[in-house]
Amino acid sequence: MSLKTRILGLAAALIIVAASASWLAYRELSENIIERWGQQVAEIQVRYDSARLLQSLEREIGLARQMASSSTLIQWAQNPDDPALQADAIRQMESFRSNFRDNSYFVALRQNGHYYYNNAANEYAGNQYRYTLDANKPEDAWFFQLIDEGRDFHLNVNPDVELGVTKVWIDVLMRNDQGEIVGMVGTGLNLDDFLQDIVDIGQEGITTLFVDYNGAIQLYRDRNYIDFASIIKPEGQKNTVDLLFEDPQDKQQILGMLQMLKQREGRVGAVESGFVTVDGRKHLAGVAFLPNIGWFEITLVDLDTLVPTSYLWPLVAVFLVSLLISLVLFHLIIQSRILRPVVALEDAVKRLREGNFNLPYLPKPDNEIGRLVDHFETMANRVQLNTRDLEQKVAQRTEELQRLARIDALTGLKNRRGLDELLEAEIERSDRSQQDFGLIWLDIDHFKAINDRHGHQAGDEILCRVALWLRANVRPYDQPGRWGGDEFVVLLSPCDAPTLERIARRICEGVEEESRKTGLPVTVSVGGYLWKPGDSSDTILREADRALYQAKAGGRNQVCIQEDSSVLPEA
Ligand SMILES: Nc1nc2c(ncn2[C@@H]2O[C@H](COP(=O)(O)OP(=O)(O)OP(=O)(O)O)[C@@H](O)[C@H]2O)c(=O)[nH]1
Repeated sequence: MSLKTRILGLAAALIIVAASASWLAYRELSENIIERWGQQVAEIQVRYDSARLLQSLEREIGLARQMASSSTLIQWAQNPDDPALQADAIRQMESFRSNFRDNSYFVALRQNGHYYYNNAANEYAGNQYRYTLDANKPEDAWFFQLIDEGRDFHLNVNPDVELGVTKVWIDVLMRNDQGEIVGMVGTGLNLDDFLQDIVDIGQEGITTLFVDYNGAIQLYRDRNYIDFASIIKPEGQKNTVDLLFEDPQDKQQILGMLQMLKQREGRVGAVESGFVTVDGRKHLAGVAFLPNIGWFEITLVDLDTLVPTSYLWPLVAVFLVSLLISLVLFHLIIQSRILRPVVALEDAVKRLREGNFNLPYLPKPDNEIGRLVDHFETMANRVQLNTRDLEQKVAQRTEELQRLARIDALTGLKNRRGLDELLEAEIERSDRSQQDFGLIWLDIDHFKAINDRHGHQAGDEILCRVALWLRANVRPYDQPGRWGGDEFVVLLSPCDAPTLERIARRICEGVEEESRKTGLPVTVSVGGYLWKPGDSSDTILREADRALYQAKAGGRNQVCIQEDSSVLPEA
């Protein structure tokens, strides 16, 4: 896997890990904030809803209490058959009717069970007595139940079958001076209006409901859940608030909150809150106890409606776009600051390793890699210079060695190898130009005897002198060389037969003449041959050697020119 893939993979993995951690932290934080905020909202909402309910009820309750404490009514309740008292009482009741918001009232007398009622339309004027309550009738049980319980005040949501109305009834016990219950008075508020004003107020995401002291639902937007006339229902048959929740834990929690608030009944404004699930959606439930009416107010706040998760989408989008931009930027920075220079450097190192000093352009970022590239270029230049220097020296040495390999160390003339190469080149050139050349082969006479007599050193000196004389007696462009031992060869180019003979003789005579001056006279025998088209180097050398043999055989110190290769017999 390439470095680029690894770095990008690692970066992506790190960014994803960091992003996931941030996302989780963000979610945790935002959920905490929303929960805390929701809790506050729920508590404020509970107080607000409670205040609204109490505001609309308190006046009615006050009036009902006032009515219950009316001495006229109490007196009449104790003497229900007294027509004068009844007339006063009816007048009194009617005056209260005009004050109640619903413009209705009821009065029920304990002694005879008579139930009096009149409504806003004054429908029962002069006929306020409606019916007699019967302890055996289930629909009248509320009255007897309340008297049995002896609670001075009670709110009751109940359909009155006889009157054909469903109301939120405010029931207040009437007591005489001895504290005995003599009857019950109150008024009713139209349930539909009440629900519309107090419960179903159209606040999106907020559900308000009221439950009684036992948790039975009293006011709720869905009438099917309302526990009508719950006072007369035995425990277990009531529509209690836990019906709204599916999760047993939620049921427990709500009932627990009611219990908690009951225990803290004295504390005004106490609110309990917690999370519950309603219709599959998470809600925050706020619960408050309303001591004035003995009910609980429950507010359910749907957090998803108040703070929809769609609010978070722009944030998620920003987050994802930032993530993408970060990755692209990271990639570009790593690419330009590290990867591209490293890849170029690797390519340059490869070229250098292969001996190619033609380096590509190397980007140099302003960092460690840039400095590394700089050092590399300096090193590459140095290596290039050193290599060139070395190559130059090697070339020079090689040339020198090649030259030396073709030079005879003793005489400084071309050696046999040099002569061979010259001869081959000359044959080629002559073949092209058809210009003749000649070859002279000479050998010092009785050289062995000289060596033997004067020593090898003296022999060497003679060899050197012969070489000098040879050089002196040929033309500047002729090529003399030492074939080996005491034998020398001279290549004469261009040449013709007379020139060949003339120079051969000049050499022969020159050596004799010059050597005589040294006090150690030597002579040479000389053979010559003029090249003819088609002759190979072997032919030329053989013919010249034959001529030399002839010269030796002829008595030495003489010149013999081989005219025709085919004429002379083999030596
Ligand atoms: N001093 C010296 N002697 C050499 C060198 N190379 C060969 N010789 C000697 O040269 C002699 C050559 O002898 P030959 O050419 O065989 O015979 P020669 O005595 O010259 O007699 P001819 O050629 O028949 O006249 C030998 O004794 C070699 O040892 C050298 O480099 N230095």
